[in-house]
Amino acid sequence: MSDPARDAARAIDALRRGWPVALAGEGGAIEVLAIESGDANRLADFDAGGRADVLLSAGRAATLKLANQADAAVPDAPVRIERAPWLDFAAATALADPQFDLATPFKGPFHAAPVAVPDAAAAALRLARIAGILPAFFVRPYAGTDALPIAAIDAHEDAGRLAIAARARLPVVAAEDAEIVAFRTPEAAGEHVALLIGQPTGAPPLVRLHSECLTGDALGSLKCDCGPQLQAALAAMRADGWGILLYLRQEGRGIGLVNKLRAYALQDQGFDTVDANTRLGFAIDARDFGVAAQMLRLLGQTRIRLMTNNPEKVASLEAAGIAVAERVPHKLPPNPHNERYLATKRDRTGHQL
Ligand SMILES: Nc1nc2c(ncn2[C@@H]2O[C@H](COP(=O)(O)OP(=O)(O)OP(=O)(O)O)[C@@H](O)[C@H]2O)c(=O)[nH]1
Ligand SMILES: [Zn+2]
Repeated sequence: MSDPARDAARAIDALRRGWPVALAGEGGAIEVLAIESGDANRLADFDAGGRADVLLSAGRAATLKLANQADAAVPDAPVRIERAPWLDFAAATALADPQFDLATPFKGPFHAAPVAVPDAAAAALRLARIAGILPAFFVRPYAGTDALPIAAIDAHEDAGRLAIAARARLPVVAAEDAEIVAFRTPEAAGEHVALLIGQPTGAPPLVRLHSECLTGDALGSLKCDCGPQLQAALAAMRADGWGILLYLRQEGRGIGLVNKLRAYALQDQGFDTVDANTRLGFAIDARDFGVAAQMLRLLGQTRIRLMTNNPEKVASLEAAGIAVAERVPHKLPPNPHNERYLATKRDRTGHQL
């Protein structure tokens, strides 16, 4: 018997390794080959006749000014770029990867068209995000009956599958009596962690949802406020006597480390954090805070005080059944490197800074 969530895990792995994946949607199926993990030989195997089209996200297509002929009725629908004889693997890579946008003159003309099975195409982009690769593919119709259903990806992402896997005492600098609790699902790669500070008092705990940021958390990056926010949250919990830090494996607001560093490269070219994500083809924020709600439930804490400046975190937790009794602002002093980033969060993503 196949298990849908594991089938999705296999598809995510396949994309990372440059193997084709078939996806079933409403009224049809498609087969995709990720451009990032492919090469000219794999493309020849996938599509000997040179007929496979290119599939891009709406944001990426709009950046390339290729969206105007696509389906305007569905603004975020993925876009299909019809294959032309000169649209070879190298040309497709230039379509997929924005780092060369300013340097490479585009070939063309390209012809954008609506995709045949939009939900399957959207699912392919979703899988790319989960796999941490660029959301751009070669695509062709698929006639087999073994294509991955979209419900399998939903099952893979279902926070309800999380369970506590291990817990132990973990003395940390901020609190010598802390306890660490690890959570995982049988198939998803990220293992989330909770750090419990102090002892339950019966009052709602002070909670911080911290999304992984390797550069800020471990390397002392000055481009964001993650490192200082993490340390200040632990100190506040200790001072308060009872708190829970949720360390969520949502690097780069859910697009993964490599894609975040691509966004940083675009920021080096002058784009802000919002436009960089869009140029890459991702949502501005791809995180699902239902994961955090499930972790809190498993810890028996459904009423909390939340340290955040992000109203979306409050709304998502409330929607997932966690009562946020209080929002506690969590603002740290800016530095010259993250001033613009913080201003963008305030002006473009609704952060209360
Ligand atoms: N894609 C992308 N992710 C970033 C960037 N800078 C920081 N991140 C990630 O953003 C996440 C931190 O979230 P923030 O948006 O800074 O803050 P927040 O968590 O939404 O809001 P607060 O609770 O108020 O701090 C971490 O996963 C970081 O890796 C960036 O420029 N691009
Ligand atoms: Zn950061």
